[in-house]
Amino acid sequence: MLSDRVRMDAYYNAIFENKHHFRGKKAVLDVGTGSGILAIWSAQAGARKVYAVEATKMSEHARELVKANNLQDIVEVIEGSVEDVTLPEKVDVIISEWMGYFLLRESMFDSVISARDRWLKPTGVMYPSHARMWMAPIRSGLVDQKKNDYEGSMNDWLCFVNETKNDYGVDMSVLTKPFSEEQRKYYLQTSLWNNLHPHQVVGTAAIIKEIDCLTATVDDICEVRSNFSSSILIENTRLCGFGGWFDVHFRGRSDNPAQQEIELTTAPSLDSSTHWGQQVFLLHPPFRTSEGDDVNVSFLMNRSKENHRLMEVDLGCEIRQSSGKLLPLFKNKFYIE
Ligand SMILES: C[S@@+](CC[C@H](N)C(=O)[O-])C[C@H]1O[C@@H](n2cnc3c(N)ncnc32)[C@H](O)[C@@H]1O
Repeated sequence: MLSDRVRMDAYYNAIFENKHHFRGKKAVLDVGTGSGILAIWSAQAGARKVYAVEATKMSEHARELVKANNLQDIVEVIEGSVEDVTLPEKVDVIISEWMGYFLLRESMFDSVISARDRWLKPTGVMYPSHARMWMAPIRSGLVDQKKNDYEGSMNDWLCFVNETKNDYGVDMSVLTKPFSEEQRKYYLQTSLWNNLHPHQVVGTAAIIKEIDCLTATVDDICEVRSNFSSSILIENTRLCGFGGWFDVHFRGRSDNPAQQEIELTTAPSLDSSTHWGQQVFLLHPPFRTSEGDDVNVSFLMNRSKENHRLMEVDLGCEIRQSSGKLLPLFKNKFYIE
């Protein structure tokens, strides 16, 4: 993550181009300080005091790094979960790099909300201040690869069932259905991390969620529900699925805005890709589409009941061709693991 230049530049610029949020007598809380980099920058930007909270032993490296940069009088590294720590004062700024894949997978935003509700002054500022999730139709050779992988796995299974029957006298075929369901889930229904080329995006992108980090509650982020429409922009192409990504913004707050608004985007890009990449949901089989077709999508993402850091998605999609003809509705369940 420290070598993700897009991420690093965004936080660096957000802090140093908005020193008025840090300078003077300001206190800052860095939630999940890791190496301590955001706490160090906050101190260098002029904060009076920075509380750098880290749940893991990484705190020891952060403490060393703070000392090596001669900021130990300003940055106090505290080892512990932010939910459990007690600070001696409320803070003017909460800074955190909390974003997970597709924003919310394995994200630590719940912890940031808890810290905000306990420790941010009523006039305080969140870094970042806003987040958005995006989706767009894509084309991708992965759709063929995953189908081949699934079929290969089923062929291997059927050979195994034959051999076990002929060589060992046991009929395993009763397990074909559950095996197939498990393989379908793994190869065809699990969303994928991918670094999409911008040319793979074949239709207009839509915002499916907007989060104000100053006011969002855990309930607000538990569910992402969106019905959106996208226009296909490319003549005679395949709609192979959807790509999802996010951006965050550093805008300060309305009564204390940023002097320089900064955006960190994880959208498909030729030269500014990030370690977050994009989350890809593949359609089996893909659809033929053309410029002027409209894709209507219903998207519902919830936390998995087994593990709240993972997500489950219900995705429905229908295509209205430019001629007015409606192609059959596609519905699928996806797992973001
Ligand atoms: C994505 S890393 C960011 C590290 C650093 N802020 C940076 O930008 O390079 C998130 C860090 O938050 C820590 N963390 C996660 N949940 C936490 C919690 N509830 N309280 C404190 N730290 C937490 C993790 O151990 C990890 O080091």
